[in-house]
Amino acid sequence: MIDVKHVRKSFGEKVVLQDISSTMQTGKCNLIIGTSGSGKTVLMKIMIGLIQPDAGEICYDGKDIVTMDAEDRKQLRQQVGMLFQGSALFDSQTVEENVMFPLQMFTNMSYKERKKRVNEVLEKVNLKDANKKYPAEISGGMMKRVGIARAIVMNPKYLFCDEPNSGLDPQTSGLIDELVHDITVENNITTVINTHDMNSVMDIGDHILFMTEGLRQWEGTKDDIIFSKNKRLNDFIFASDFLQDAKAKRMEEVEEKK
Ligand SMILES: Nc1ncnc2c1ncn2[C@@H]1O[C@H](COP(=O)(O)OP(=O)(O)OP(=O)(O)O)[C@@H](O)[C@H]1O
Repeated sequence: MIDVKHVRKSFGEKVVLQDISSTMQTGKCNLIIGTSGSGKTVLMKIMIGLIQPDAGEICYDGKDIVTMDAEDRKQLRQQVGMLFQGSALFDSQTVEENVMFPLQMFTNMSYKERKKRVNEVLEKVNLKDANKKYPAEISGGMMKRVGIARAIVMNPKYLFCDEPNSGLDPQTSGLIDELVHDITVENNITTVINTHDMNSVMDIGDHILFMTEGLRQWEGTKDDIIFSKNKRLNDFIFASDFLQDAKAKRMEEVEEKK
């Protein structure tokens, strides 16, 4: 669990986060959504410890990363997996070498042990036969899978994904969402996802934080979202007639389940 408590951040005169509090839940996909410039990326960077907030706490299962000393931060970082936008793979390294990288950096595992672990995670992301391929030889969806494999190879307790579906077609996006959700549930990880993808919100939004102008506007689940009376949330999520229809359909489905 990651507890975000009263976080504030300004850059010069510009107030970017105004007293944000939220709890990122264990074993769930916690989605951060909001208009462009609402502060989602800054909040995620503060959570990871890349930006220092002006005020507030980020408690990883009770331990505040903001006030933690460098050694404890280093230890904590090893429990954090990150999937970057665009996957951020090393072009000159094979899939296997890319995934092995964190093990080489942070563990004393032998080559045989590392190779075994890499094969395990590549199998988990359905990329069994791609070990020797280079990033240029695989599709965008496969690159995301390699990025996910690298993010989970150290068995993290916390997983951060920055716009995991950017640049992917809807079908591939759905498969990536399903994979991240399965990994989260199976390993009981706290997963935080920054996204603009409304399909992800409706498919894997176990917990959703909606932000506008650095403020928490709304919080809830993918089922709560369709019944919410929050006008800003409704305008943001159900911006088109198509999505309005989808909302009506989902409302019926949820009512039937009750
Ligand atoms: N290092 C920085 N220095 C100054 N201003 C910054 C810095 N980083 C972010 N900002 C500002 O903070 C605001 C929030 O930016 P942020 O990137 O968090 O938005 P976002 O919600 O992630 O947007 P998007 O959905 O477009 O990625 C923006 O106005 C941005 O210009």
